[in-house]
Amino acid sequence: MKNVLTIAGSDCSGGAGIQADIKTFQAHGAFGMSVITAVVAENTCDVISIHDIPVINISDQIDAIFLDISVAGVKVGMLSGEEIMNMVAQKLAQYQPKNVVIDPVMVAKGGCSLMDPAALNVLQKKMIPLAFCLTPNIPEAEVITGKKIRTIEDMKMAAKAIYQMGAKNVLVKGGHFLGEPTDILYDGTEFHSYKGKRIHTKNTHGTGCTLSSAITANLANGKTIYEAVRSAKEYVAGAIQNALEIGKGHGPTNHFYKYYELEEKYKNENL
Ligand SMILES: Nc1ncnc2c1ncn2[C@@H]1O[C@H](COP(=O)(O)OP(=O)(O)O)[C@@H](O)[C@H]1O
Ligand SMILES: Cc1ncc(COP(=O)(O)OP(=O)(O)O)c(N)n1
Repeated sequence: MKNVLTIAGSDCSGGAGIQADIKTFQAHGAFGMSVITAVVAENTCDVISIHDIPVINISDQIDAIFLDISVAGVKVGMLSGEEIMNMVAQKLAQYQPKNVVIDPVMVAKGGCSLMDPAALNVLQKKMIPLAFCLTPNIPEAEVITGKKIRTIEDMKMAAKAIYQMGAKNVLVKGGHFLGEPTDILYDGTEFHSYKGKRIHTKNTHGTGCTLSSAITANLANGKTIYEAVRSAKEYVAGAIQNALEIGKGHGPTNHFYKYYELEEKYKNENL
């Protein structure tokens, strides 16, 4: 079993953030570990408040993991400001883990900002070059590139521009477009398009966190980036299809359907 780490914020309502990441790791047969960067009081409707964890403690959490345990993949989610981002970049450069997947989380579904806009420069200059895979949604790709995205061609141009900032692979997610959600991967040579069928539901809280964690676990489990993204997209579709009617707003993605499959697999393989 591979050990996989998430460095991200806590969503007390369990749909996004650390909680979605750990559920996703577990459903992929990986051992999940977490470094918590912020405690977000949020639910399916709204973000009420954000408490950043002191930088020294985040740094200690990262050391605690890397000084003791081998790490096969790291997913990075919410980093709310410059100081935290600088320190996380410095620690990743120090420990050089493989399979770093960065979800440049900026805004929660209800519209609340989860990243200080002043941190954009650090994201572009220090975090993006550390990413084996960067997974912006369309609004995030627009902020990073400073260009509007209206078409698949625009998504490709954005992926290429972000690749040039230093990420090894860039996946621009198409969930925010109307119509079928197509995600575009650029690997520095070719574009790969991942088409999906739109599932008509309001219960999509945590889709981005789930996708980036599934890609991380898949890479840690030895899949190529192309196979990791293809399988993660299928996983998210299943998690949306089985989404839970919890809360009054955007209900969370559901990971249980995969646990049952995993249980069967382990039983059949006598693990
Ligand atoms: N309604 C939907 N039906 C099927 N797939 C979706 C739907 N909404 C989003 N996705 C997929 O979920 C993943 C996350 O997408 P997106 O919503 O763009 O990111 P974020 O959650 O970061 O805003 C992508 O693979 C996207 O294609
Ligand atoms: C603590 C925390 N981290 C990230 C997010 C955003 O997650 P995402 O998967 O993009 O889901 P939505 O918020 O868009 O539903 C979050 N809300 N909280």
